[in-house]
Amino acid sequence: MTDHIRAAVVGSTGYGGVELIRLLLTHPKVTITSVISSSNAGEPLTAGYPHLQQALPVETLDGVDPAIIREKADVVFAATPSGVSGKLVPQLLEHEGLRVIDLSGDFRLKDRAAYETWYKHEAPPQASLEQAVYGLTEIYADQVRGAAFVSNPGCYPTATTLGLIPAVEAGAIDRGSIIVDAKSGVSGAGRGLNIGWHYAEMNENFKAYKVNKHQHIPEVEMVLGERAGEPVTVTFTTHLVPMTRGILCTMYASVADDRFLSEDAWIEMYRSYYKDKKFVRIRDKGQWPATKEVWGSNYCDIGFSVDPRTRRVTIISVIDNLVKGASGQAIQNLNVMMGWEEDLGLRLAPVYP
Ligand SMILES: NC(=O)C1=CN([C@@H]2O[C@H](COP(=O)(O)OP(=O)(O)OC[C@H]3O[C@@H](n4cnc5c(N)ncnc54)[C@H](OP(=O)(O)O)[C@@H]3O)[C@@H](O)[C@H]2O)C=CC1
Ligand SMILES: CC(=O)N[C@@H](CCC(=O)OP(=O)(O)O)C(=O)O
Repeated sequence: MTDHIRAAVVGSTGYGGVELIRLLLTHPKVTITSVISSSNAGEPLTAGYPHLQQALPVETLDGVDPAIIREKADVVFAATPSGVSGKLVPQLLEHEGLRVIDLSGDFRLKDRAAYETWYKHEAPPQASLEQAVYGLTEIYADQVRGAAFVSNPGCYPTATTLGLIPAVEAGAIDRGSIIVDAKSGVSGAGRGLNIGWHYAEMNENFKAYKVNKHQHIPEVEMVLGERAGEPVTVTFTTHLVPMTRGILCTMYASVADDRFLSEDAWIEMYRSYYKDKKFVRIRDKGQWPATKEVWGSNYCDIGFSVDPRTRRVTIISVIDNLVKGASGQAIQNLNVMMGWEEDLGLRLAPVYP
């Protein structure tokens, strides 16, 4: 088993990349050897992110032969936008022995036509789509172990699918009745400026966006359908909340089996399903998780309420979008790929308040 590896982070000046760097700096088996972005070449990372106080100079990808990246790194984290990853990753994968973990949406959907419908640009080559292992670690660790290329799940799909998979697998809910009401902090949109989320637009505001059009809908349906063994559709509405980090998904479905008309039954089912999973915490009866209770950590917390009057269950799941929704899950995948303990570098209690 390899005991120590060198890592490059591409997209190092974005929120996902910089959170990866923060976490990797404490990882006992990883040394960061390259931080790469499309601009800021030659500047220390500290110029944009003084909280890190790292002398690492930012390199630019322009004109850099992926062979040079390979010389300096054993694993590359691509924290780059959709479309950029789709072109970069296939070039990286040509280099023998280089492992890649991509944080974008480019390699999650196996169906190129579906990708082009939802992402509105050309899909990556079929061969690299087939090579990508979908890294929802709690569910697909067997495929992730030893993989060369992992596609990290989206932030909303992580919170949604971890909250629904045990229910769809058990047939506890009517699979056609699922409604997901999802809310995200603004860091989910990245560091780039946009009129829709500057301070005056977001402060004291709460808004829905991409209603029935969000690119994470096919990803959620792909995972739930695969686990259910039959197609699953969801109504999925995303909202922006005036906070920095966190995703909270409130999920509603009709209970399909009378054994699941009590909270105790849900808690028992989920605790049993996730019993060996370090990063999923099932709340006690009457406790619904809040985003701050997982802030800065790799946890996904889940709570339940069942209404016998309407025969509907309400499932509430929370994650930190930048950790379990992106960089923390990427490190969890690296640990599993390498055969290391799954929580290396991730033994973080949430920051509170
Ligand atoms: N933010 C989140 O909560 C989550 C994000 N993701 C995904 O992770 C990826 C990164 O997101 P996030 O960090 O939020 O985005 P940001 O917009 O904050 O950062 C994007 C990064 O990519 C770099 N970049 C852009 N174009 C290129 C290029 N052509 N070559 C090299 N680097 C480039 C940027 O560098 P520069 O500034 O120099 O151009 C920047 O470092 C995206 O695919 C996103 O969808 C996934 C889950 C959650
Ligand atoms: C708040 C916010 O804008 N969030 C982004 C999530 C982006 C993201 O994580 O994109 P991928 O998972 O597709 O890479 C969005 O809703 O599009």
